Order: sequence, then C-alpha cells, then structure tokens
Amino acid sequence: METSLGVWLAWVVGVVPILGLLLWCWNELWYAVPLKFRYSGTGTRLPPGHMGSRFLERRSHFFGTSKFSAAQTNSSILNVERMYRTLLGSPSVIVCFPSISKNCISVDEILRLQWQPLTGGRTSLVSVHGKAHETAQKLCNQSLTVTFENIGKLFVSFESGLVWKAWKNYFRGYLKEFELIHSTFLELLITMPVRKKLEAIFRVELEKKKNRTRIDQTTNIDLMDGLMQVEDDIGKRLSDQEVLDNIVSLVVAGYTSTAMASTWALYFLAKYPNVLEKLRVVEETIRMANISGFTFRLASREVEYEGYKIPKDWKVIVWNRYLHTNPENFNDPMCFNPDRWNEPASPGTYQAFGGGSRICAGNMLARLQIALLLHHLSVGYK
Ligand code: HEM
Repeated sequence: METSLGVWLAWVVGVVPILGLLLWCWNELWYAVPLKFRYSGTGTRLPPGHMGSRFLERRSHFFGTSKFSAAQTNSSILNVERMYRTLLGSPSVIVCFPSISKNCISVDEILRLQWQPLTGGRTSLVSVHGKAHETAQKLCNQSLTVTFENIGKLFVSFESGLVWKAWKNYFRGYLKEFELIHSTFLELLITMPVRKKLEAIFRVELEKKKNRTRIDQTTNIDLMDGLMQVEDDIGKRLSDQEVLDNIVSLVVAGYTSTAMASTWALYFLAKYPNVLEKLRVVEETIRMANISGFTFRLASREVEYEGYKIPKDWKVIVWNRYLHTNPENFNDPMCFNPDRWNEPASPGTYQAFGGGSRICAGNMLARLQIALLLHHLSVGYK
C-alpha cells in the first residue's frame, strides 16, 4: 500500500512536471531550436514567440476575437510583438503590421497563396501561380466585368442570369452543404466533395450552353458564357475544366463573403441611419465586418524581413482583422465612421480584399452588390 502511494507521489511530484515541461517545450525544441542555432551569428533571428503551451493562448487571441471585436484590444502582447511565431497545424508566422502585410501578400513568387486550391480546383485562378495565374486572372476579370455590367440590370429588373439563377434553382438542394464551405475551419475537411458537387451542377449547365444552337441578342450572357468566350493573347479559350474550376472558385469566393458584408451593412445602417445616404458606408462596413480575417501564404523560400527570418515552408498569415482594428491604423477603430474614408487609408493598413497580384477578383463586384442592396433598401423600405 505504502509502496504504491510512494510510486504515485513520485509520479506526481517528479515525472508529471517533467512531462509537462517537455510537452510545453516540445514544439519549440522540434521546430524553433534547430533554426535558432542555424541563424545564430547571421545577424537575423526567428520572429519572437513560443510554439509551446503559449501557442494555445495565442490561438485563442487569434481565433477568439470575433469579427466585430477589436483584435488589438484582446492581444496587448501583440503591441510589442507585431510579427510572431506560433503553431497553427504547422509552424506559422502571424503578421500584424502594415508594411510587411503589404509585402507578404504582394510577392507571389516568395510568399505563395497556398490554401485555396482546396476550394478552387486545380486550374482555377486561386490555384495556379505565375504566368498561369496572370492569364487566368485576366480572363476572369474580363468575364467579371461582363457580370459587373450586367448585374445592375440583374438587380433592377430581376432578370435571371446564371449567378442569380444558381442561388434560386441549382442550389436549393445543395445550399446547406454549400454554406458549410464557409464555416472556416470545416473548410479544409469538407471542401473537396462539395466542390465536386458544385462542379457537377455547373457541368450540366456548361453542356447545355455548348449544345445551344444559336446565341442572339435575347440570350442572357452570364458569367459562364463570359468564361467560355474569353480568349487570351493568342486567341486560345479556356478548356471546359478551366471554365468549371474558375466558376466554382468565383461562386464559392463570391457568395457568402458578399452576403456577410451585406448583412453587416444592414446592421450598421440600422444602428447609424444618418449615414445611409453615403456610399462610403460600404468601405467602412467591409473594414469593420472583417469578412476575411486573415490572408494566408506559404514561404516558398527563406525570407528575411526587418532582421527576422521566416523559414522556408512556414505559413505566413497576415492578420487583417488586427490591422483593421488597430488605433495606429484607424482612429477610434471600433466606431462606425464612413467619413474616415474621406481620406484614403494609409498604405497597407486596409487589406479587406488582400492585395498585389492576388487581390480579390470580385472586389468591385462585391462593393457594387452591397451598394445596390443598400440603394434598394433605402429607396424601397423604411
Ligand atoms: C465583401 C466581399 C468580399 C471580400 C471581403 C473578399 C475578400 C477576399 C480576400 C481577402 C481574398 C484573398 C486575397 C489575397 O490572398 O491576397 C480574396 C480572393 C479572391 N476573391 Fe474575394 N472577397 C469578396 C467578394 C468576392 C466576390 C464577389 C468574388 C467573385 C465573384 C470574389 C472572388 C475572389 C477570387 C477569385 C479570389 C482569388 C484571387 C486570386 O487568387 O487571384 N470575392 N477575396
């Protein structure tokens, strides 16, 4: 009896703290310490931070801040550490200050977009890089411009184009699964099968369009038509798979994001009715709603920035929500104040649509949709 009590006590007093300490340091020992050795004497170092138990605390800072709360007020620690290392599934650097945010997301060949392929399909513009991305982006932008022009008509007369029809008809049975795509952390787990279903739905439409015998002025030219018809510099059209991959990406990226921003716009307008007539309300809503709280990249090679090294294959996550709610970037950031947009935001501080070569393909469309919604709401309803 006494022996087993002794063994038990020895465990509690001796082994458990050592195990705890080991667990606490494990990630640091595994990921950070070898790199610290490698960088010692080079004049650069890893970004500050800790991947041990404090990563839990940091995770709660990171994920716990709601869209509508100031990330900054919840994380005083970040006031000094504006770029820090942590573990989010794999070694990551969280970036919270404008200049690097701007650099991070702009330099595609160094810091690559890496998470969206799951939602996009292999040939979509969110999945390809370099020249292929440039071409896909150009072609999608051309088709989005058609949509952009048509959407006013679409909203005012409620004509049915593909995007509109898709919500009403095609997705009825799928809407539930489709919305799941946007529950951020489930995204990685479930996107593939859902994406495949969406692709199948659009494939039927694509086949119908290909079998169409004539296109005249009464034909509604929609986003899919646009993608089917655009040509690159040498007159080459997108393949069927490329059309499908891109349309799924545009639909996935464009659906919940704008719906969420519109919902926030209604909320703010209900709260601040005096600003209804001002279009800047859209920009202010998007800043405060923080639909895309983060922008994700992967370091495709070792990057040095302001004395810190970001190792190859580490994730680099720009914390947009932090930028948008930091008083250093926006005066009284939690106040809904469209007038702040009388002046442009300081460079790099407003990253709602990302930036650089990967800037959101639907940014103007999203703004237009929200503005149109607000217009109809303000002229038609009290
Ligand atoms: C309020 C609404 C929206 C917000 C806040 C938003 C935000 C974003 C952000 C932050 C990115 C990542 C940029 C980066 O990684 O640097 C992005 C990418 C993208 N968005 Fe949006 N978006 C919105 C609406 C839309 C709409 C309506 C569409 C299309 C119809 C769209 C299509 C895309 C596409 C295709 C990309 C990937 C671009 C690329 O990799 O080249 N988005 N968006």
